[in-house]
Amino acid sequence: MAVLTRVTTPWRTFPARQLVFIPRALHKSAASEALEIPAPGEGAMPGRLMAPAAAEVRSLKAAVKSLKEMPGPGTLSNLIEFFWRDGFSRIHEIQMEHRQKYGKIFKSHFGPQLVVSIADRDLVAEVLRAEGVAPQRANMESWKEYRNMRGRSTGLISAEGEDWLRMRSMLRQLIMRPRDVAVFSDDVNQVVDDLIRRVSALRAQQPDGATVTNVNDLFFKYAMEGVAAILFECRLGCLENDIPKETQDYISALNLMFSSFKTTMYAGAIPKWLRPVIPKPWEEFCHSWDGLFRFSVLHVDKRFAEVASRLQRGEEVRGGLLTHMLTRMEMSLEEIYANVTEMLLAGVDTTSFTLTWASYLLARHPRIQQQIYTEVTQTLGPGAVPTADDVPRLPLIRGLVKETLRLFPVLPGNGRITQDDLVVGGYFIPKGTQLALCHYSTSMDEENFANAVDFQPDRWVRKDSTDRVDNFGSIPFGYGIRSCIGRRIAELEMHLALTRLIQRFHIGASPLTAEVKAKTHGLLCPAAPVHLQFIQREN
Ligand code: HEM
Repeated sequence: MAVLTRVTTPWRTFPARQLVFIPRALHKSAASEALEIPAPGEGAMPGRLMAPAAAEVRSLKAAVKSLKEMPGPGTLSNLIEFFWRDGFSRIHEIQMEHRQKYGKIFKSHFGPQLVVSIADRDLVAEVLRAEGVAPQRANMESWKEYRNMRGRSTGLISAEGEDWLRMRSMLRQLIMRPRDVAVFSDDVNQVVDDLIRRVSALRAQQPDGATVTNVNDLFFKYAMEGVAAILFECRLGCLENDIPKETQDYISALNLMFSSFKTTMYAGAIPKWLRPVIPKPWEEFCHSWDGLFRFSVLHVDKRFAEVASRLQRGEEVRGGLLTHMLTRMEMSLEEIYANVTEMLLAGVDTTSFTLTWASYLLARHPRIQQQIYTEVTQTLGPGAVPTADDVPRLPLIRGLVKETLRLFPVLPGNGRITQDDLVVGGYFIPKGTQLALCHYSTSMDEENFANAVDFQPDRWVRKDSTDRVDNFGSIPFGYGIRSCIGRRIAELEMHLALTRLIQRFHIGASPLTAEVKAKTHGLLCPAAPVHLQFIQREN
């Protein structure tokens, strides 16, 4: 098990629910310490653009155009596009169409909600670099309402303001840099061992002895096992033949959240007074959250009891992320429940879809797969098990993940609610406006990526130390202080799994799978199951 923390001090025995957060004064300096400004790729960032001062904004107002003048689809055509023509499953394509039709900045109305979409790399960069200390992504009222109703706390995804900043500054110290998560290498590698065993077992069940059907199911289980090994410091058995009941219940809750994505999205949109008439969306929303929280509480409490009993016996406690959170007591127990629940929710489908797309792309591009295989074998030597320390020496494996996320960014768009008046692209955008950052369209823009539709992992490989491959056109993990906190965990899981799969198997296209298109279902996912062949290599 990875050791992030060691505690020997006798510990007060708190009944699980009485562990309390001891608040620290949140000074401005603490807030600025909490800022982390990673580059979109990995290099350093050029200077940060500041939002114009209020007086400046007022004088600019006269010169700049107003929102009224901004182009965009009419309310009716937008409603038809989304509700009649199922636009929710084509959000990525609609981004491209609207970019073509209305330009790099345009507005849309979803009922009373105005959304300003930004589909240009430089404007996206401008907005994100101008962010304050606690950016807001979207209206999280329905998430907060559920939490209030059940007496639960918010976690990183749903929290705002000082609560968010405090939890973020604590968690970022633990998992934001590649070297922070390198300690989890062995834990993740044990999960990769199980993944390889599972692939071997599944292919053996098929008549051709090579095909694995619906690889996303396999990668879903791998991603869940991997992220839980890090978050809960225990194994769940997702990759076993018989999945334990509590894990199966959790998967059902997650599936409900995912399969009823549209209904749960309406849960937030439907006014409360309409709930007695249309109860299903809100009921399903609460039901899936109940399942997700139940699972986290079970695992957190289990670890809590283990830690408490060791400390009572005067024994040293060593542990990873959860032990660290439990023993440092910088968060209340409810905040720990909420954070692991939200991290688990954010960390499974995202990683599994990316692994599915990466394998699919490798199968469709055997020449590129061969280049990557050559890099892996020449760098590591035959049969060596890679660790986090090897990853910097495998630029094509890193390029594979970046290129997969450019072509299939799991979050095709992201959001921000402006916290100041801004001028973007010549338009005045008042504070409180919902922005949609169109990452899919910027990553498919020829100006940002030559031959944008082509799969070229080597476009991310630095030719020499002065070469920069950072590009705001593709920021699949977001950018800045509210970017993905799990990025390094996800990368570790994906780099280690892909390297080992490529070492062991040639991934081939299956006659069962033709071209698979993407659809948006909250996340950008395959529109049909992906079946692939895993042909054993002769090492
Ligand atoms: C391929 C894998 C993943 C992708 C592409 C991805 C992408 C993203 C993106 C785009 C955001 C929003 C960032 C922003 O608003 O600027 C985000 C937020 C977040 N992600 Fe990930 N993610 C991935 C995996 C993970 C994993 C493995 C975890 C947890 C272990 C995780 C936890 C979170 C959390 C908690 C947030 C909210 C952060 C905050 O608001 O402070 N993600 N992710």
